[in-house]
Amino acid sequence: MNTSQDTIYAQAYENISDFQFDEKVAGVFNDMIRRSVPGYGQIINTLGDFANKYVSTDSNIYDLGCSLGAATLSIRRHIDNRNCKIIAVDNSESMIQRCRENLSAYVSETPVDLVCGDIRDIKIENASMVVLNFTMQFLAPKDRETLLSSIYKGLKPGGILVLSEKLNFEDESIQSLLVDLHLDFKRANGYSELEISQKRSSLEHVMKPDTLEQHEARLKKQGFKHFNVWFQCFNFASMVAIK
Ligand SMILES: C[S@@+](CC[C@H](N)C(=O)[O-])C[C@H]1O[C@@H](n2cnc3c(N)ncnc32)[C@H](O)[C@@H]1O
Ligand SMILES: O=C(O)C(=O)C[C@]1(C(=O)O)C=C[C@@H](O)C=C1
Repeated sequence: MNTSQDTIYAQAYENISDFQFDEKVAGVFNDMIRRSVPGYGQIINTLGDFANKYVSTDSNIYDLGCSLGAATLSIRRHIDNRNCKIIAVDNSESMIQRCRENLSAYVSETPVDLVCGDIRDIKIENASMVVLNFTMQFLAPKDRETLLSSIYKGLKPGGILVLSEKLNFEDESIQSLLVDLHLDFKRANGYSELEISQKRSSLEHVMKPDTLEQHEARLKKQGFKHFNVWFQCFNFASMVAIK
């Protein structure tokens, strides 16, 4: 997968525009997300292990907000001989193009339907696994419940949703501690103060994290029987919900 270095916010801009998953971001996204999200690599690898345990024969797997296809690739490596299909969706043309190239670099018997479209318009059906890996935080808060309701309806009994998100914390001391630790993580990965602060401004109106309590309440309201965080590092977590 492409590893061009993310220097998007390295120069000083007079006006910071809202963050978009455009051509520029898609070109450096693999580097950007690995240097920005603590635990990203482990989460991607573990999605394959979840798939191995939960994907049933003749079912569908959905990767919603697939970006360059990292989650799809990890899952696909673990589900041979199950006659499944992966539906990978993203509304960024640039991401989808690169994703197509990344997928074609590996041979697999599991077909992938690569859809350039809005995840809010996708019908989920016959699903044994749905992945939202750092995608839901970019939806307007009012649309999150509707999306989860459609995922819940489309999951087979016993099916799994893996939901990874940046988190907010109501306790202000915890919020500032975990945000500081995340900023240190970014510094340790070579981002300058300028890059960090310009990216924060660009994400401000675009990415709206929820608290863990909001996630749990919303998932339980849809009917998910089982819920837990399976991974957390600082203010980033990955949750599982089982129907
Ligand atoms: C942080 S990235 C996801 C990373 C990816 N899941 C991974 O594991 O590498 C968020 C992705 O969601 C996509 N996205 C955001 N809102 C979307 C929407 N409403 N419909 C489809 N894709 C969306 C963006 O284009 C972007 O590629
Ligand atoms: O919070 C940040 O600083 C981030 O950069 C996080 C985050 C994410 O969680 O998706 C935001 C945008 C990019 O997709 C990569 C990482």
